[in-house]
Amino acid sequence: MAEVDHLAAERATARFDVEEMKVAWAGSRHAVHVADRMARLVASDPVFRKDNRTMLSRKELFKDTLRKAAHAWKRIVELRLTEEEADLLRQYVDQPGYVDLHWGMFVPAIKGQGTEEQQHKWLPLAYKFQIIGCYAQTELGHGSNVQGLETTATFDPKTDEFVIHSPTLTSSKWWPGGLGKASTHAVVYARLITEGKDYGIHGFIVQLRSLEDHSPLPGVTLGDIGGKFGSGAYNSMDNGVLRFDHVRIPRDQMLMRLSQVTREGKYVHSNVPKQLLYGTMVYVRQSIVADASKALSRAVCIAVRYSAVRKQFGSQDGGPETQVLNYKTQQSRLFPLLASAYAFRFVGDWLNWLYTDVTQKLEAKDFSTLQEAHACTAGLKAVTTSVTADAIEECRKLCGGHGYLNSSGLPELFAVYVPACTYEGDNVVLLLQVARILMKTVSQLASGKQPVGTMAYMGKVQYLMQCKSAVSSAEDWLNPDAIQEAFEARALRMAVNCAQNISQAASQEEGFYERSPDLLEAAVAHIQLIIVTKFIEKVHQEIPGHGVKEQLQALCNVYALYILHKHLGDFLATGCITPRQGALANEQLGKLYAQVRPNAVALVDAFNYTDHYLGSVLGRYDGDVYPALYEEAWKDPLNETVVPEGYHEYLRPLIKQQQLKLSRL
Ligand SMILES: CCCCC/C=C\C/C=C\C/C=C\C=C\C(=O)SCCNC(=O)CCNC(=O)[C@H](O)C(C)(C)COP(=O)(O)OP(=O)(O)OC[C@H]1O[C@@H](n2cnc3c(N)ncnc32)[C@H](O)[C@@H]1OP(=O)(O)O
Ligand SMILES: Cc1cc2nc3c(=O)[nH]c(=O)nc-3n(C[C@H](O)[C@H](O)[C@H](O)COP(=O)(O)OP(=O)(O)OC[C@H]3O[C@@H](n4cnc5c(N)ncnc54)[C@H](O)[C@@H]3O)c2cc1C
Repeated sequence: MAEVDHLAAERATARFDVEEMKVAWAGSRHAVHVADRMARLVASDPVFRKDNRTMLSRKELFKDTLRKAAHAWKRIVELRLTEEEADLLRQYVDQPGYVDLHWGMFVPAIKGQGTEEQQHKWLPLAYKFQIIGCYAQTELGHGSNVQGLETTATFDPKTDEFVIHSPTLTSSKWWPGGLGKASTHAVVYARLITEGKDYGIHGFIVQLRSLEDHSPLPGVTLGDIGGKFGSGAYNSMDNGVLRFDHVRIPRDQMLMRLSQVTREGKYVHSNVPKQLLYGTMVYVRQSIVADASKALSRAVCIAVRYSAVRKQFGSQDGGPETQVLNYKTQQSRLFPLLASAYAFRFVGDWLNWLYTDVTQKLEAKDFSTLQEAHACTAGLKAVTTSVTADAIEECRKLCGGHGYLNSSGLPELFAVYVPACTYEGDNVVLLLQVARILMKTVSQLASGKQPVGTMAYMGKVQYLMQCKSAVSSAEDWLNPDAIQEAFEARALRMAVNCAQNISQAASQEEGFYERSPDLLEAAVAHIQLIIVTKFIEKVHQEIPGHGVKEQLQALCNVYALYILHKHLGDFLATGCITPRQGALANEQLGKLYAQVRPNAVALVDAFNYTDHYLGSVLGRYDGDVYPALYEEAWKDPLNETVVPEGYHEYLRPLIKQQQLKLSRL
């Protein structure tokens, strides 16, 4: 802990028990304890140093990533860490690398789509890192449209093999993380062709590199796709390109849990929905929602602490300068992001529960909740990542000029985070999936079919289409029922409006196409309703600790009323509230910000991040920002020499030339 605590006065104003809030954030006392231990383990190990990362060349950065991954694995084995501990250790190492894809997609793809026999064969190899795997789905020509992939896997009954081939340039696999330089194997998605018929996309385990010397196997061409956005950042990852020239694999390397090809070449599809092929994406999407709250809370922690330290402008009577956190504008930009971090954390926990529940039902051959899982993972992934990416950039601005320095940690956080809006499904494409399901649900209302799960509110269509908000004072907006009803009515009315407009088009498909911008907004409204609902449900639970429940209640209200204020046009246009009620919501929001203000620093302390993990001189726990900023500047390679390289070549001749010209005058 720091010797001088420049934020001590801030911490003293907190009206709740921070240690108990840590438990509410982490989910349990055990979770706080394990996370704390793993974070400190990483922070105290010099191999995991990351403050010089943005100054490394791509090659150095990649080697550093390999070194950290190998060291992390060594520590995991030496200390006999559990799966939970190992996952946390990797999180705190905080450097994207092939390991993320190995554990995050390759292993889950085999678990989800491999038969028991296949799992028995491949998983032990992957668990011990005897093979390294990646997830090779996206191609140069197609990413969003999975059914449009071109790579082929043609069964050859003569040899009992599949022939994996890239028929065109655009069929080159393009983007898979870990593919470029590290992976020895991949789960490759390709069109299955047998007996002359194309059966669409299926997964295959393909070895890419020799296990002896790492050279590509015959017929395999592969490499890295090149530098990416931002210094350091996601450039630690070897996103790759891969082409196959008639590469042969044994038939039993087709992932055969969902469908099989027999020795004779007969295609057999098990009696399960085809969409289970997308199961790995659903799994990763739910984990991305949990990650959104981590990235957002890091940015918010930096911005809140720095805003409490930073002072600008004096009081009227020449007194001390004002902490920028005291400006109402700073609060109205920052506190909704703080509330969003908590909101995403709780909806992430709920989504994880939903995913586990759906997985158990699938095991029992109950597929009834598959659509719900798809809609929630796709929609929440889209909304939470878009908000988080924008919020990190907003936090940079909230930190003024210093936020633009690499040492603030924010540029790198943004550069690493922003592709989350694209990978695992472009956010627009995913929201349109949600919109399709909304339209389907609206169309079924007339037949009396009762919607279930997160769509259940649509069953109250008669009431929600005509209800009027009863809010008549700012305080009325603190009533969760008032918030819930307004959000339900807005989401339903937007969906019904879309459905009505689509029904006037020549065809459903054309109407959907024409109305897709409105459909996106309807999907966002539905997802925001889910986030608000899950936050309200969380606050209704028993939450121990002095003042913890009250703080969460305030943050829940901030989140909901901020969304209402930001999307006021939706609420007014659908007639869910009046302009006066909108103004009252904004009035209440201002009061809530004042309530959050004395607790702000303690609310970010509850995230329990080490200075190492935050990686920000502005977000330091002790708030001793200025000496750290000053010191950090001198570490830049440009400051290794007082006179810069290039002075004699370019600066001196220029200056001398000008001096000569002047002396001639
Ligand atoms: C803890 C581990 C973490 C590890 C990683 C952590 C963080 C991430 C870090 C770094 C990133 C690393 C990796 C990134 C990897 C990738 O990006 S992998 C590639 C991801 N690619 C995509 O996401 C592609 C997006 N496209 C699609 O998913 C589909 O093409 C799309 C859904 C858009 C369209 O599907 P399609 O089959 O063509 O047609 P329809 O739209 O007509 O749908 C048909 C029906 O299927 C239903 N459905 C669609 N998807 C799903 C699904 N996933 N689950 C269940 N059901 C689905 C759809 O609703 C339709 O249903 P109906 O017929 O209407 O009933
Ligand atoms: C950092 C990173 C890591 C990745 N890792 C992997 C990996 O490990 N494995 C892997 O297989 N892939 C990976 N990908 C690929 C990623 O999954 C795809 O880039 C993603 O699915 C988006 O597909 P796309 O690139 O084809 O975008 P496109 O679909 O070409 O999108 C371009 C634009 O078109 C719009 N658009 C597309 N379709 C529609 C539509 N139907 N309606 C309206 N608008 C539309 C999009 O909104 C977007 O604005 C990674 C990508 C990145 C950036």
